[in-house]
Amino acid sequence: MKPLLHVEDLNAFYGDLQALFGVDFSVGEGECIAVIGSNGAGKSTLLRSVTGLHRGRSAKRLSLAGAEISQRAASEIVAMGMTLVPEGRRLFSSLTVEENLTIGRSAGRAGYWNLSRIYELFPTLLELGGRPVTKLSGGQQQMVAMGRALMTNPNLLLCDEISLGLAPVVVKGIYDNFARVRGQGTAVIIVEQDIGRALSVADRIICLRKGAVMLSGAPASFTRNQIAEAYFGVEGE
Ligand SMILES: Nc1ncnc2c1ncn2[C@@H]1O[C@H](COP(=O)(O)OP(=O)(O)OP(=O)(O)O)[C@@H](O)[C@H]1O
Repeated sequence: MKPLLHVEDLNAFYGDLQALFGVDFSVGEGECIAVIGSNGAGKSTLLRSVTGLHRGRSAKRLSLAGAEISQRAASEIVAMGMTLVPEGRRLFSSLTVEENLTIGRSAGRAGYWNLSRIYELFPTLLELGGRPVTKLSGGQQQMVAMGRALMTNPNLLLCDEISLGLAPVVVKGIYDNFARVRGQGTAVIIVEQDIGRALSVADRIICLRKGAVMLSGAPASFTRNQIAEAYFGVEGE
């Protein structure tokens, strides 16, 4: 079966600085991949590169559902079924909750997710629809960011550190919702600082260090030491 996302020999640059080195990986339909790695390892650059937001990159192959996307604009890639929930949420601060959510519709993709299903997924947002997003808590804003991405009805949803700075109970709530998102057949790539959480939700993990893939495979196929060594470059305890 063809992978949904296929990435071959991806290199990314910020001017003279190379941030990704020959990254290869693929994501199958409905799969959940966790990308782990320390600060500066290249996780955000990887997500931004495949979604067309970071243009300083080259790849031998970058394809979504069999179609080459390396020359496509970020908005076209969303319309083709791959959407990023960016680090720091990046909501439209002058707009209300509902207006932010509705923006996801502009991708023009039909599917399971619509406003009422987003409110069903995040009931807290229902009463807040008319509020400016700036008046929401961090956790509520994260729900809006996820909701906006889901409104594009992606086949592949990418989430960049969605738990950063949120209370554990809020993070748990957001992760519980992944089950329902995945239940619609959506594949997911998460970047997660909490390695334990990453290992518990992912079918496969990819560990980056200094912009290169150090380890990739099913979480159960690695020992803690192997993961620690890939992550930090030294053996764990
Ligand atoms: N806008 C930028 N300009 C120049 N260098 C950048 C820029 N963004 C990232 N970098 C560099 O690229 C490398 C990878 O950064 P990236 O943000 O992708 O890592 P990360 O694994 O997502 O880290 P974090 O966990 O801190 O978000 C780092 O060396 C970083 O300093």
